[in-house]
Amino acid sequence: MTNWENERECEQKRIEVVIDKVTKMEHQLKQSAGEATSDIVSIRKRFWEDVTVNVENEDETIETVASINQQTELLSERERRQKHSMKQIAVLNRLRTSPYFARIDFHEKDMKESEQIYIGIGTFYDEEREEFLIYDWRAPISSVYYDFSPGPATYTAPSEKVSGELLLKRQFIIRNGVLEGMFDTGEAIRDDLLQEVLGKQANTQMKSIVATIQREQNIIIRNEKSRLLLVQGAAGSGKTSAAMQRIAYLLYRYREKMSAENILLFSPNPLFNSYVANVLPELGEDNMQQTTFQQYLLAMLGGNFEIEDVFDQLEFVLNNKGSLKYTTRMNSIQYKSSLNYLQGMNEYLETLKSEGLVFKHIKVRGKLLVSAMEISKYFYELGSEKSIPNRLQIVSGWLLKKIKKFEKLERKEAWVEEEIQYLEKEDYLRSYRIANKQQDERDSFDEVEQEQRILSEYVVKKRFKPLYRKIKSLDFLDVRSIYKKMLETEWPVTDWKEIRSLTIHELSNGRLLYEDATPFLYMKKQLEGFATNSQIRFLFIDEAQDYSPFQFAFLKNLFPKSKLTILGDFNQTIYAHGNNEGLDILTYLFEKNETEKVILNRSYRSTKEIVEFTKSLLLDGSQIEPFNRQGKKPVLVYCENQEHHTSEVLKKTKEFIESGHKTIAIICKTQAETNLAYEELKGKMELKRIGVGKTTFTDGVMIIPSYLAKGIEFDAVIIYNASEDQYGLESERKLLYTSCTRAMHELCICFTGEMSPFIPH
Ligand SMILES: Nc1ncnc2c1ncn2[C@@H]1O[C@H](COP(=O)(O)OP(=O)(O)OP(=O)(O)O)[C@@H](O)[C@H]1O
Repeated sequence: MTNWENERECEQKRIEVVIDKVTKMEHQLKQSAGEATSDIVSIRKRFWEDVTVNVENEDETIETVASINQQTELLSERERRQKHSMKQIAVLNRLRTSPYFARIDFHEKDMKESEQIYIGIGTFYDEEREEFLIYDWRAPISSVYYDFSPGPATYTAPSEKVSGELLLKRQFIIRNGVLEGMFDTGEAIRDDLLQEVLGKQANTQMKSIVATIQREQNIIIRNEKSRLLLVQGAAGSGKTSAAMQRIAYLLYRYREKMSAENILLFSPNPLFNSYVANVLPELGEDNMQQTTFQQYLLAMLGGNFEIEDVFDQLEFVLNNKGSLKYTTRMNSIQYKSSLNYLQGMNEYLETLKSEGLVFKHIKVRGKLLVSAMEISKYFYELGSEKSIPNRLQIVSGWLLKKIKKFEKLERKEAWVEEEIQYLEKEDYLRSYRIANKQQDERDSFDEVEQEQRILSEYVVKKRFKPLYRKIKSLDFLDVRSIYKKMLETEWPVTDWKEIRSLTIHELSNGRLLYEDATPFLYMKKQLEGFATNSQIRFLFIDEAQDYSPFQFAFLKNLFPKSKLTILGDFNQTIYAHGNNEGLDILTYLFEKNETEKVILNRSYRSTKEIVEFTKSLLLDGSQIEPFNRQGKKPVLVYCENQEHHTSEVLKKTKEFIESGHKTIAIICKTQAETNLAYEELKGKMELKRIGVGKTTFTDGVMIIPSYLAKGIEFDAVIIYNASEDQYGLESERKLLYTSCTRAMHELCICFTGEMSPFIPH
């Protein structure tokens, strides 16, 4: 037996020992989790039996409350323990089939012996031998595996920097307890393992990459210092992957102080939300909070406005090029996304301190209670040394008091009498009960009069209730009119008159264009006071090139205490409001010494041939470096006419299915094109159409608009009609690039007429 075979055998034996111990531990935990479950069930059942309820006097009541608290505490402690055990069981379950993926032998300086560290997705401690049989990949010492080749190495333990020598770096492929591959490596991460991982089929769910994290990705994952961590990375360079592992790392690193609720990810679309939903649970962690910017806008403004969807805005831009409307709209989008607009708004907001705020009349049943003029007068008399939000709060208090008086007077009005006649039975009964109760508390009582009084109070209160709510939420401020008024001033942008009338027209019909939604919300929050979010400690923004500078400034205001991780690729800027100048524009958000920027140039998703092709679509893609995984060259298919195009798309799809690809995407430019193409193809093959409302992926052949394929990948991609007509404008270059870079193993580009000028011949 050679030395290597010997080593391999020893490693296989160790795997078996570890698996055996893991299995035992899992068994024990399951047993105690089972006991805990029955404990919880019985505590719930007995809850009220074990509580002594007595509210006869103050002392007894205090005792009752204490006894309820004690039971609740007991129950939640058991539930916490139970949840923790279930998580541990899930991790052990995974360790049982593949306990670890790497081993490092590290000789710490001034220590007699070196240590063998086996690294897996979770920690496993052997109580008997009092040693760690598996180290979590996020443990400080595990970073040596990602950061160093054999030779001198260091890592940062919580309190100190540890140096020493890395003597061995070994990687394993273990499946179902069997050692299928083992490599000792001199390089950062040996390519064999990465080759094997990347050569696999695409999945409808993103997977974790902990076994093959690259050094530059590890910098992103373990960064703790920066307030702003900026990641500019090529398509497929692992930005989203690094973000997900970073979240898992932070949850581990700050496990005593923070949970998944303190992390928020802004993602590009709801499909993407489900695409990444498994990564953290696979690593034994809960998912972070997740939203899209659109969902956020809807939650904030959706009650009062119909907000244009960002995808509808894009559809408009892509389907109307060349028209007059298009030019106006583009100017509108670009200006309202800029920091110049933000600055202009800030200047306007400043003037509102002394005049110009618009208020609404306060009315009930068409009767004017307080006029807008009166409110305005009261507001401005409070003096400009107080901030606008503070003054609005004072006005709110003043109005509430005033309304209370009106409410009392209103009880005598005729409409109240009338409304009482139409009251529901329950309302009558309710007032009767109240009347009875009040009678007990008084000496004399005129039943009819009393009941009438209570009913009229009830009717008026009900009528006034929404008004109180509105006043408390400062709804007497007419932000819509203020925004319109602001637009009536002159702004230094081409087509301002047209932009203004378009925006005002939309606003008057209760609609907000997407480019106005953030500025509008910004104005509203500046006036009413920014309720900042302190729950979120780490904010992640993926596909950051899709956010405008204005939106970033807004988010910074919203999460002033959070650390930001912003990941993007300016070569994939597909929205008209997007950030074409790269992410550097964001550095104005924080001080220089609080910011770190990482550039990822290596692209892992696609084969070398596909990356070589896609980088040539760009004006300057020279920085992008493919990972060395060989595959077929992308294919260009010229089609004489639409009919021919359809038959080629069908033919190619069939070929892809026959070569064993599981996820195949036919990517169209727009939803409109997707719909047309779907109608053409649907009877001829099994095909799923993906649209904006869709929230999950499935295997098989999909037809999808380019912008919904963002952030996601497929085994094989067919670009639907990459003609000059479709992808001829400079702004469409990046759209084509984004679509082509979704392919992992094969790419086919069909077109009719002239081919897009961005595709090299
Ligand atoms: N270190 C790694 N080990 C294994 N696979 C990796 C690694 N880094 C990236 N990948 C794989 O490369 C593919 C692309 O990764 P990811 O989606 O994170 O890239 P991205 O930069 O967000 O891409 P895009 O901007 O194009 O959406 C995924 O399949 C991911 O699993």
